[in-house]
Amino acid sequence: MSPPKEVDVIVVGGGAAGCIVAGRLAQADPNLEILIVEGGKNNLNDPQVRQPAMFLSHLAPTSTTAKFYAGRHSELLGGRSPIVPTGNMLGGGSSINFMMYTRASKSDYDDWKTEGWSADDLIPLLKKMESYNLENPDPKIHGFDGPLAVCHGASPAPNTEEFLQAAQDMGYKVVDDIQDLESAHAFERWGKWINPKTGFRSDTAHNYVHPVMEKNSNLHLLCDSKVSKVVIENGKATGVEYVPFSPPAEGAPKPVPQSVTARKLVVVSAGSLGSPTVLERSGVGAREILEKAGVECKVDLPGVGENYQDHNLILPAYRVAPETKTHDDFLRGIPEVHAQGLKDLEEAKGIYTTNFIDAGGKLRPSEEEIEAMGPEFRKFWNEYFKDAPDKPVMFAGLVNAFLGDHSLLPGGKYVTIGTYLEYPASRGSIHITSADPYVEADFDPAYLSHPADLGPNIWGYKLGRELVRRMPCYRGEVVALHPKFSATSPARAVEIDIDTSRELQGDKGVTAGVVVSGNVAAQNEVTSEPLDKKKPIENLVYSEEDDKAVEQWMRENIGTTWHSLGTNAMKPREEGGVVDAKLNVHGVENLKVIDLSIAPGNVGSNTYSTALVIGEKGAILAGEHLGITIGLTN
Ligand SMILES: Cc1cc2nc3c(=O)[nH]c(=O)nc-3n(C[C@H](O)[C@H](O)[C@H](O)COP(=O)(O)OP(=O)(O)OC[C@H]3O[C@@H](n4cnc5c(N)ncnc54)[C@H](O)[C@@H]3O)c2cc1C
Repeated sequence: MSPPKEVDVIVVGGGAAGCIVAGRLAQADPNLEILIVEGGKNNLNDPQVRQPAMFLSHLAPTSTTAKFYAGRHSELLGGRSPIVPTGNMLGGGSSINFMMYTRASKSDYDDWKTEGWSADDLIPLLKKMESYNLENPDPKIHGFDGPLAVCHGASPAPNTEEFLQAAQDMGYKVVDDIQDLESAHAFERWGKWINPKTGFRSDTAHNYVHPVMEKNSNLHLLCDSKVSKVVIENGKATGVEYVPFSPPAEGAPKPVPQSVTARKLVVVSAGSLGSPTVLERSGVGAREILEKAGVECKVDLPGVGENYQDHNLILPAYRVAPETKTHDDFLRGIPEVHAQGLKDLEEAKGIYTTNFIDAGGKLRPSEEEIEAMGPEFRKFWNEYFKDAPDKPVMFAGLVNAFLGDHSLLPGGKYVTIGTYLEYPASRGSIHITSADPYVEADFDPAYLSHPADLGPNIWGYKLGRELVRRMPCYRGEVVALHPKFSATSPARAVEIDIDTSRELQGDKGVTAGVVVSGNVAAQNEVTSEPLDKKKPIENLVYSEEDDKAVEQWMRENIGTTWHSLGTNAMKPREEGGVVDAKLNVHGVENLKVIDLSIAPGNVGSNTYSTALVIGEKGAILAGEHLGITIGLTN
């Protein structure tokens, strides 16, 4: 069915936040005609979306459900151009994310210093959106009747307890809930945005849009369509223009943009990398950038596309004992594992119903650790963290598999310890270079561009190693995926021990322990000693040379946590802001931005819950604009 040519509200981008806004408005007033224009395809009943364990498939290089934004080449990153994937289908990031249930710290929202957006203002909405199914919930901060269910998924893998014990052995606490908006220094059994009744992912399209579309006829959906611009006439948004998502074949004529009129409101929800480029192509942004791109400047708003923030992630891999229950065989595509998993899924259990990230922590460094991070971080610590005890510096979590291409590694079992920096000091940007919606933007993620960010990332790597070395299932590092330490360094990465190698070889005679590194001969020589599992574990001691090796590796490997935010900051116009407290774009009527791009500052957590709370708050604000009341409860 072709989309209507005129509606009351157009939502540009049906992502995590956009689906909430459209769904809540359509439900609140069945007479309101709403159209979602989404760049990617529909996600309705798509098994790749519904089945949690399929989450990695979205990041395969051939995936069309993610859009891969290429960042600028950077010498600070070992001459790499970092790639930042975002959701590119209905549901946006909520259809493809890792489903880790994580919440910001209270002070994160309070730091936004915007009326109506303090933590106390937002807690009712954090409750409204969720149906919490974890242990010992505190009803003051958790909700039980929201559209998005939270649970542990398939019961946590046994080595989760080994990981948590290792954390305790290192002096950290393990508690029931570090998503209480206050905890910043403890580990927990991680929750997931997964529905325990169905075993399915809690994405926003299946929980806010599809059920409303089934009942109401006022919510319309146009997929595979890229909004080229918002039409702005006499200072008012009056509609949008869009083109097919995929560019025309080489030599084929450019498509003629189609238009739809919005009688009352245009909401831009195209995400932190999409929304600023939509605004700039519409003539809203820094005059100089727009003129250079050949776009008439309608509102000179230099904050658009600035203030880009992410978290910095590393994912080093470790070997574990062959009998350890990991998801490696699932990721290798072993048919029996999948057949059993699909059978179990019918009863909402089993390997398909988890993201195999079962435990993790939010952590603050000790005095000694801060000292080791260098003077730049010390300064940042004093200014930003010292008086904010609810702000963690680092996330550290256990992923129960190798998170890469298994065909590149020998058989066996692996775990990955992910660590990410919660509040990098670096700031990047994204801007258009052309009015043509098919021309990629100039994107600078600027990772490690601030010197304060290196020290804590190195701390994170070392911390991850200490945790995993204390797990009884630990059997060595995948040396090729760790820093290139000197072969004689006591802190060097250690390849699989000979006993485990023999165990893995079994009767198949395959080589289980392959060393791929710059100094193969030396590595073989020093790594053939078995790991002594009875010896108490002492922390590794790193020399200056070792630290240089870690720094080099960090530069060559650090990447996105897929947590882009901040590019249309909610701040006063004179402070570089793009939207006001009601999410209205400064200088344009009937135009709001409602997605994670409005976050003026970072959050100490994975970002889905913040995108969701912005969606819930945005729905209320859009309702106010339209004269509709949307409450704080379901
Ligand atoms: C791979 C990955 C893993 C993640 N893992 C986690 C996790 O485990 N836990 C967690 O808390 N967070 C996670 N996140 C982050 C979280 O999903 C995002 O922060 C959240 O989705 C952002 O929501 P948003 O509404 O701002 O934008 P998005 O959800 O990105 O939605 C933007 C939508 O706009 C569409 N769009 C863009 N441009 C246009 C255009 N011009 N025209 C039409 N449509 C357009 C896109 O296709 C998309 O559907 C992850 C994200 C990714 C990508």
